[in-house]
Amino acid sequence: MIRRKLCFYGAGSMAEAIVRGLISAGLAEPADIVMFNRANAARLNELRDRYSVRIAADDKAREQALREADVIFLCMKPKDAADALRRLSPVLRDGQLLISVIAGLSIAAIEQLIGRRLPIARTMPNTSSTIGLGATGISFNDAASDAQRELVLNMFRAIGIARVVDESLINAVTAVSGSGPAYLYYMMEAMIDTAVSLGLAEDTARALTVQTVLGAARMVLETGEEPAELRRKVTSPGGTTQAAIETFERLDFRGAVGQAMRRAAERAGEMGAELERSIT
Ligand SMILES: NC(=O)C1=CN([C@@H]2O[C@H](COP(=O)(O)OP(=O)(O)OC[C@H]3O[C@@H](n4cnc5c(N)ncnc54)[C@H](OP(=O)(O)O)[C@@H]3O)[C@@H](O)[C@H]2O)C=CC1
Ligand SMILES: O=C(O)[C@@H]1CCC=N1
Repeated sequence: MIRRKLCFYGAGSMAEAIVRGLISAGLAEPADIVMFNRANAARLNELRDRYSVRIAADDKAREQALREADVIFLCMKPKDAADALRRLSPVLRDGQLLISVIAGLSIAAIEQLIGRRLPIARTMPNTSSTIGLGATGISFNDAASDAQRELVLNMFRAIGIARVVDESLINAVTAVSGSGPAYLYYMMEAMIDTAVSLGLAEDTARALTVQTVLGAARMVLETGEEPAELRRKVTSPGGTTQAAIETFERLDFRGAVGQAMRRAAERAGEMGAELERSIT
């Protein structure tokens, strides 16, 4: 258990995933967590009722939550970050640790927006953190102490796996694990739709698809075998899997995945550049 005061500036999907993950892992007490958003009171009440966390519903309470926090999680959309961080600037105090989950926003841009040097962790988590199966990339600025680095790693390791990467690689992490759950949900949507069109009942199509994805991921983890080797074991020569994989190859599925992931990484860079232009 870490007895630190955690403030979530932004209370959307990613903030909820981290909060739920930290509480379920027993790493944080709901009473040590305060969350706020810009205007959506119904959403805040829902979060309070669901997790017993504290909420800050007006400007005075938001300012107090920020002042009292040991750790401030920056959880707003990139388009809202410049305005939100400028507002943060006058209430920050030495020793506070900032953890950003904002795609594209560089550490240098955060430092410029808050107008001072504080310990910062730029992270790229994913929504599977909700169930303790997140995958997070993290970079720190030089102001982060060893103890602060350890604290950040402990928090993200409590809700999944975490790897420290050079900041130049955070956009690559975004393309792999930040956006990655959506690629797999997309694949699952296509598999379920096709299964139904092949005649299976919707609930059977869904159950078989979900278990197949879960089983495949666990096979890679638990056998330690490479995905290519596990694929080979499923593919009987001249059989059904070979027919399917040949169809994927003809349609350049690998190329499509590559292009999509490169585009995601590039988009993270563009969002960062757009943000930087809006600062200067
Ligand atoms: N969703 C994901 O899978 C992932 C998201 N991220 C990053 O996480 C960040 C948040 O994404 P996500 O949770 O999906 O977004 P959401 O839209 O779900 O949540 C954004 C939150 O920010 C709040 N907000 C915006 N501006 C302000 C402000 N000035 N003051 C207070 N609160 C504010 C919003 O409040 P209100 O509703 O009142 O406007 C809302 O609660 C993004 O930067 C994204 O890049 C990173 C990894 C994965
Ligand atoms: O789509 C986005 O921009 C965010 C960042 C990674 C996942 N969701």
